[in-house]
Amino acid sequence: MTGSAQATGVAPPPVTADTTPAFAMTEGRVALDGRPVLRGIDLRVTPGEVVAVLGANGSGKSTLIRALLGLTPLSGGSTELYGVPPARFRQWWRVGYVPQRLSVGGGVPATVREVVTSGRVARQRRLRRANAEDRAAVARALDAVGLTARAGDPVGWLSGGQQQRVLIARALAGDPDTYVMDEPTAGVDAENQRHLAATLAVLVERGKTVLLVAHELGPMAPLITRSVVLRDGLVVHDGAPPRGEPAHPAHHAADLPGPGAAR
Ligand SMILES: Nc1ncnc2c1ncn2[C@@H]1O[C@H](COP(=O)(O)OP(=O)(O)OP(=O)(O)O)[C@@H](O)[C@H]1O
Repeated sequence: MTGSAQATGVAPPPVTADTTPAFAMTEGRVALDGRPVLRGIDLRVTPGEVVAVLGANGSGKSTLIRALLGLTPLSGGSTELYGVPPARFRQWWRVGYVPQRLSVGGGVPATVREVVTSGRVARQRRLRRANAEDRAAVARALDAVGLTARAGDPVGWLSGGQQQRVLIARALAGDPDTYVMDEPTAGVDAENQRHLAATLAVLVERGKTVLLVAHELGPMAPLITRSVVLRDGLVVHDGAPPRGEPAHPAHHAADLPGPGAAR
């Protein structure tokens, strides 16, 4: 306690980690081709949360993820990454994004290792050759997704599920504070889903924040601390994760309480 705090009897502020929300969207709206896709989303994700975004095909999950990252512009409302609008956000190393599909695969003859190494770029002040620390992080990431043996292969040679694991490794290599994953287990076999869940469990233990879109949580279900269910561009449930593993969470959205009920 400081001298002045002792004098006034006021306790000093506790020394805590950064509690600025990783994401804070207020009344977020997105229109695509003139059609409203997100129709007023309020969402705050605080550090350490493990949030599953659930909902039927076309409910707006990927659009929400992209809007939170500033990849899709809002037509109304506002959104912030660690307290800063995406256009002014500079600390991109803090966010590891796993998109739904590998966009560099077709036509680009990059190897698995090169794609995973690109996950280190946001950590560099300026573009430079990978150093020993980068190489060690890349090796750990490849090992975590079980692709060490394929490191030298062009990514285009890999199956869809393996390419998905390359994208996960790319995010892991950057060692971000927050992981944003759009269906990370789509097309990934059961054993590798368990592997990913174990990797995520370690990250969660270390206080990382996770926001993931999923149709089926599978072995990741026990890690989820909160679920956000979208329907037609609106949040229809925000609170407790589904108990057990429904065959298709979206089908159960109608049974869940309305917006704001649980949080
Ligand atoms: N570029 C685009 N132009 C026009 N409409 C789009 C575009 N991208 C997505 N949409 C529409 O926006 C709606 C939401 O799409 P989005 O991909 O966000 O849904 P989703 O919940 O992630 O679906 P899925 O579970 O199938 O991945 C859909 O009706 C989709 O057709």
